[in-house]
Amino acid sequence: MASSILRRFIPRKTTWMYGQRMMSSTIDVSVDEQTGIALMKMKRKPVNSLNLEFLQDIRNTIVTLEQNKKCKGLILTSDVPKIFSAGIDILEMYQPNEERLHNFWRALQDMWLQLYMTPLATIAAINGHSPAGGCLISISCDYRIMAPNYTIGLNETLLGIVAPFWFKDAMCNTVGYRETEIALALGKLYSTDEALQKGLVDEVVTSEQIMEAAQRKMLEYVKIPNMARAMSKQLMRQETADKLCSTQDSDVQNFVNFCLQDKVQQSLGFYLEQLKKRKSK
Ligand SMILES: CCCCCCCC/C=C\C/C=C/C(=O)SCCNC(=O)CCNC(=O)[C@H](O)C(C)(C)COP(=O)(O)OP(=O)(O)OC[C@H]1O[C@@H](n2cnc3c(N)ncnc32)[C@H](O)[C@@H]1OP(=O)(O)O
Repeated sequence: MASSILRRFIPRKTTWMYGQRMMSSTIDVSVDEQTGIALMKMKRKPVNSLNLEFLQDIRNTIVTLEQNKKCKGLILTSDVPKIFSAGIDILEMYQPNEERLHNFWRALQDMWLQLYMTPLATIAAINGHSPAGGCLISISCDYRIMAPNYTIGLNETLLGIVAPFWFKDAMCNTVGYRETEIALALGKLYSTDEALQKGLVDEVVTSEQIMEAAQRKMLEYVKIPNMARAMSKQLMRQETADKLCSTQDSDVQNFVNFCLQDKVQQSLGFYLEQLKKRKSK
């Protein structure tokens, strides 16, 4: 189902499969072949920030699961306490090597296209904070369940950067134009309750109940005839994905040019300093 464009790049082979278990240093995956449900736990300590290799691992895992005829649904969650994903690894953008910066952005695009358009049913079990790139992963799933007392949102402007158009499109498709406009301008991080109220997440349950709730909802999804469910997702999402597919190269170049600006580097350096200071308080 994912268009051939999405399969142009062969992902790195860093995920190992042992029967129904797949492992890499940053991801733990198990597949229940009875139910057809896979569980992917992100475990890149300390905060599941998305660097080049982690992005390739996530995409690689989705591709492998898509090829498993018994797998119909994927639950994404975190193995790191209190953090779903801290978003992009800021160190990929700060004082970067230019070639790696290109590859990094391409890997982010490819991971997103794979996740957003996968024919697998996807549920994000958001068991921790989920800013920026973490929010992107969440809103790219078909359904979101979040635990209380965490935050989620596209907070890029707080870092002195701007959410790419495809982050914006995915957000607009979830909460609507006006809410996205406000959220992006203010770099808004929603509390779990606000996120539920705005439709950024679909359900709130306690951390203890989140996996059970995700399994329950996933059983609803995988009961639907597979092709019909996957095609209805494609119907809703293809236009948004095509917008990036047709401009991937220029999007990489725009990102690299943007990142290399002195002003952007200063903002990122300042933000990293604040993160460290906050920790020492
Ligand atoms: C013409 C137009 C062109 C378009 C150009 C588009 C450009 C757009 C580019 C990019 C889009 C960006 C997307 C992103 O995802 S940016 C990342 C946003 N993420 C954040 O702001 C989160 C920051 N982190 C936090 O708020 C917190 O760390 C936390 C709430 C996630 C967890 O808090 P806590 O448990 O208290 O942990 P610490 O803060 O102590 O963190 C531990 C450790 O990890 C480091 N760290 C945290 N987040 C990141 C990160 N995203 N990247 C790298 N490192 C991170 C933190 O600094 C600590 O490090 P240590 O002191 O060395 O231990």
